[in-house]
Formats: sequence, C-alpha cells, structure tokens
Amino acid sequence: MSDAPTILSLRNVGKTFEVQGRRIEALHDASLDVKRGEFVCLLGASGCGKSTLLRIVAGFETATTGEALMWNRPIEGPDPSRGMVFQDYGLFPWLTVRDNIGFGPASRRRPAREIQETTDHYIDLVGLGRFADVYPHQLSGGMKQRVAIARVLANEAEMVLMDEPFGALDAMTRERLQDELLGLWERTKLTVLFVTHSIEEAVVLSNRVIVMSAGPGRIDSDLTVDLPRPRDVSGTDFNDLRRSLSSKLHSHHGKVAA
Ligand SMILES: Nc1ncnc2c1ncn2[C@@H]1O[C@H](COP(=O)(O)OP(=O)(O)OP(=O)(O)O)[C@@H](O)[C@H]1O
Repeated sequence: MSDAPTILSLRNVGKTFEVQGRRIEALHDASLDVKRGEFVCLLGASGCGKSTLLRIVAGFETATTGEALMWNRPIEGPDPSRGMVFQDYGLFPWLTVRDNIGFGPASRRRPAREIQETTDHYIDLVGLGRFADVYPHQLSGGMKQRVAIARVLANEAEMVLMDEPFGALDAMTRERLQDELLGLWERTKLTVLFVTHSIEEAVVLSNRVIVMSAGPGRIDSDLTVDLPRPRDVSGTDFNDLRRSLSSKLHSHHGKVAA
C-alpha cells in the first residue's frame, strides 16, 4: 500500500457554516493524504466534522479555506469517480435492482449492451442475481446496502464514500455487511473513506483510522491498523488498539460508542 499513488489530498481544509448570523467552524485545518486502495475510517464523536469532511470530498460542500484534491486536481463538485453511499441507501424506489445499478451508465448514455454487461457484472459481484428484477421495498436493509454499493461501482467510482452506512442496522446484519464490504474492497481494490463513531467498526474495517475531535472539528491523530485479516475481535492486539483509540477519543470528548 505504501507505494500506491496518492488519490486524495486535503490541504489545510477548513469549513465554516453561517447559521442565523452565527459562525460554526465545522472543520479546522484538516490535512490528509489517502493512497489508492486504502480503507480509511474517520472516527469521532458527534459533531466533530466527519460528515463535513466527507461531503467536501464528495463535492457536496466547498471548503472555506484550504483545498481538496483528487489525483492532484481540485474537487469542484460531485463526480461519479467519488461515489457516496448514504445510510438510507438513496435507492430509486421506482426502479428495479438492475435499473438502480445501471442508472449511472444509462444517464451517461452508454450503449445498451455495455449497460447490461456492467449491471450483470455488479449484480453478480454483490450476489444479487436472484433479485435483479425486484424493487427496493422488496429487499432487506442489507440487500439495499449492496445495491447502493453496486450502483456506485457501476458508475465507475474509484473512491467510495460511506457515511455511517451500517448505523441503522442490527448488530448481526452489520457484522455480515462489514464482512461483505471487506470482501468487495479486497476484490475491487477500491479506495474507501468510511465515517463511523464506533471504535470497534473502525478497527474491524480499516487499515487507517483518522481520529477527529470537536470544537472545532479537527484531525487529531492518524493511526495505521496492520492487524491481519480476518480480524479477531477478541484478540489481544485488537483490544489493545481498541483501548488506545478509546483513550484518544475520551481525552477529547465525553462518551463515544465502543
Ligand atoms: N449545513 C450545515 N449548516 C450549519 N451547520 C452545519 C451544517 N453541517 C454541519 N454543521 C455543523 O458542523 C458541525 C460538524 O457537523 P458534522 O455533521 O460534520 O459532524 P459529524 O462528526 O459528522 O457528526 P455526526 O456523527 O453527529 O453525524 C456541527 O456542529 C454541525 O452542527
């Protein structure tokens, strides 16, 4: 990973919102380089600017200060190369699984044959072959999540941005989807930027954890997680790292979900 090229750079990025004459500094002087293929978790308590940072990378917000670059070019707005997966999945309820996944290529007016090949490929990749022709309301939360990821991938994302995608799921589904996401990440060599406030989730998933703190939102530390995979959540190394992250977080905040 260390010799992979840098796909994303944030240089002293700050974001201040103005609400009814009051200024809220959501992010202060955040600098970060992400290499292609990394799985990076942004970890921190509520209000520390995780979503703001992710939304700047997605191109939904512009930085007030500093700059955000992808492949060394300024991020100036949303782009399919940076695909966002939302907690509520953001699927089109009136389209089937197949048409949701093929939506990006279809809106870019790709030839019908190419759209079909692309959708077939990603439907297979996320194991939804039997559900290709059903509608989102007929799927479980986990399956919707897979469709959302497949849709982003079919749209040629190089980087997948996920804002607490498993926050609304029960513990078992969450664990299964974490495994599935890791499998997909290993197969596709994607770059993932993943927001969570769960220490355990960050240690299970990532090869880097960026710890953030609030008031104003900032990056506090940047830790490499080089535990072997699959990770043993009851192992000593895992728990040492979990404890160390927990004390980092608690030195800045009140309570954070572990
Ligand atoms: N569009 C906005 N307008 C005004 N203030 C905002 C806006 N978006 C975020 N903020 C403020 O910026 C700060 C950081 O918010 P942000 O959502 O980035 O934090 P977070 O770490 O993702 O929190 P959470 O874990 O609760 O989602 C908060 O004080 C929030 O109220």
